[in-house]
Amino acid sequence: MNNHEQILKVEGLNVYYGTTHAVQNVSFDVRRGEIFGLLGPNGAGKTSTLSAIEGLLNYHSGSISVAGNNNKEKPLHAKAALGVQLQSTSFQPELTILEILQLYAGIYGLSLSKEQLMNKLQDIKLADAANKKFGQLSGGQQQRVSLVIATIHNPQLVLLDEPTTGLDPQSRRQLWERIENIREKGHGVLLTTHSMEEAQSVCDRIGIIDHGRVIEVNTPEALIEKHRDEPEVIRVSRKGRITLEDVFIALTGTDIRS
Ligand SMILES: Nc1ncnc2c1ncn2[C@@H]1O[C@H](COP(=O)(O)OP(=O)(O)OP(=O)(O)O)[C@@H](O)[C@H]1O
Repeated sequence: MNNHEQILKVEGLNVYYGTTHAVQNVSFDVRRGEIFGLLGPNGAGKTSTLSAIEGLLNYHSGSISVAGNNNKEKPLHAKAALGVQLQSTSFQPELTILEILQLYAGIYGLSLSKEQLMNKLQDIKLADAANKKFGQLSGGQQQRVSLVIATIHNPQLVLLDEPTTGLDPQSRRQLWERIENIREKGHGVLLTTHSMEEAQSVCDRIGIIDHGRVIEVNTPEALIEKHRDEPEVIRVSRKGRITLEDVFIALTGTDIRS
């Protein structure tokens, strides 16, 4: 397998909402077998970028290709290669988790037997809860179900928008392992997060986006190494230790975004 094969290529992407230029000439790629983190303050343009990749948003210019399929020219091929982790609120709380899995398997045109679906629930340690209603699950359990659904059709690229927000440390670690398992299978993962700890722990490369523009793309280690001696990084650092968060704050500023 060629590890540098691009599973996602975003080139010169521009998104406008009326006169707001939300995504400005954004370019980056995600490679097979890689977890790529898109980091940025509130309003930086992360969700808009993800929506454009998903084909939910009609971008103004630029190009996006998923597994070699331009998502405007071959939208169905691009979508088939893509798995998206939906927010828990997207699921019917009255359906059992087995019913939800059956529903999504059907939507993707997969003929999975009940036994195969139960195996998937077994993988996320929820086989015993197969007949529980989705709305009765804890936040961490719901996140696990939505991750299984995002990968049920074996997509080449998985998009995760803030996958671990609100989870306790145990659930977060478990989810990190599941995300790493997706990478080990040779898929690409694009995630957004506000947790620098998460970016540093699970992402192979990260892209920092601010005011709609990508300002740096690199490995977390290389970003820290590159900026660690800069006065602003040292100024914002705490307890004499330089972290990815210090570099992020120094690059994107200390102002709170509206
Ligand atoms: N539907 C919309 N209509 C108008 N403006 C929008 C819309 N969606 C986003 N924006 C604006 O586009 C910019 C980028 O927003 P976006 O949601 O992509 O940022 P984000 O990086 O995902 O932020 P957050 O971390 O807060 O989720 C912001 O200025 C936002 O106010």
